[in-house]
Amino acid sequence: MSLAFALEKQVAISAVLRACSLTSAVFNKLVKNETLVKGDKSPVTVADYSAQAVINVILAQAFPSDPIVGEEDSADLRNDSDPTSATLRSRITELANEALALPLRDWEKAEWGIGPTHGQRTTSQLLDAIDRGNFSGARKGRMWTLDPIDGTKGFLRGEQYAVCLALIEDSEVKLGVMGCPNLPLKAGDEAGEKGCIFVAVEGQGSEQRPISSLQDATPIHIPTRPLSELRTLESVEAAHSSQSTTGRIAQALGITAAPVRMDSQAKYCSLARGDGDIYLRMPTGVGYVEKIWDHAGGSLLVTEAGGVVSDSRGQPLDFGLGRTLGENFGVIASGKDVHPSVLEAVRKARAEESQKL
Ligand SMILES: Nc1ncnc2c1ncn2[C@@H]1O[C@H](COP(=O)(O)O)[C@@H](OP(=O)(O)O)[C@H]1O
Ligand SMILES: [Mg+2]
Ligand SMILES: [Mg+2]
Ligand SMILES: [Mg+2]
Repeated sequence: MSLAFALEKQVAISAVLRACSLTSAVFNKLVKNETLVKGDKSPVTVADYSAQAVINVILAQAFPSDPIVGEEDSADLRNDSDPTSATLRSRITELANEALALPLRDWEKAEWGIGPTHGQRTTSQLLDAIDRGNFSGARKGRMWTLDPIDGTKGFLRGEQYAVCLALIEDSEVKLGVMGCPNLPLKAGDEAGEKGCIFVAVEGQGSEQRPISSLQDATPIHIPTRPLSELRTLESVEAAHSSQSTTGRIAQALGITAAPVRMDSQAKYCSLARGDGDIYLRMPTGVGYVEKIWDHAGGSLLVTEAGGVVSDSRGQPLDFGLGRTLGENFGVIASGKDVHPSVLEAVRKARAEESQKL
């Protein structure tokens, strides 16, 4: 008898790996006019669009009736009067076709829409594939959520980013696959091999595999450490999480080590394998709402590695509200044993901040 979600896991790993080979290749060749600024002022590159196209083509072929909540859409690419838009479209077509046509690994199946035997997809088919990600989310039923490049700012700096795909059923995350092409296999080993993929299935645990050697799956667990040795993990971008609040929380916990700053869900991956202990993401107070694709896979990876993920009030993240997590109360993730102390430190930090107002 095969384990639950065995096929979904294989397809998701294939899709994420193909997207990772695309994003790694693009980074070195990215030229200035290949980045757009979205309506919310955040950047998006040809790599984000083509990675979403590749993953959605594969999901549509393997699971044709599954809806997808994806970060990107093709609206900005369909402007026929804008020459930049035409350049981006042809680059995306080229990149996505290249990644889809890569040779099949021994466990991959041509019926997932991949491998050299499939014809080239047209620009129109690929833009439509990007827009398969337009599902609005739902409390009931099965859906995928995709962040083709989480941490686009990290990607542009040549630092951390993650290709993140998760399967949700009835608001619960069942499977998470995250590809981190720039993450060292061993924490801090900048000179050593980089490129990891992290996989979690509900009830089956979390694992890390080198992108270069996929058969070598290592189960990962959050270690238990004394409070005095804990390190916090947070965003590089101060606009994404209040560094003054996270500083107060760390202080209330008695943590003296500087925070480990890293872009993307690589923070959840680092926490799950013990390279950092407490992921703090505190609202900056500008009315931003968190998106489900920024947390679905990472949160399952942490819980399956023995941790707890909640908002800053201790409430579980709700993946059934639609494309967002609703009103933003931040995210707190850590090992089970320290989580109550972290919530207490959050209350203390908040009380101090309200006194200061
Ligand atoms: N004001 C804000 N507060 C919190 N998160 C924000 C934000 N503006 C953008 N983000 C999200 O932060 C993500 C990156 O997270 P991190 O800071 O942990 O690297 C972005 O993902 P993308 O890079 O996929 O757009 C984006 O969705
Ligand atoms: Mg983005
Ligand atoms: Mg993101
Ligand atoms: Mg993104």
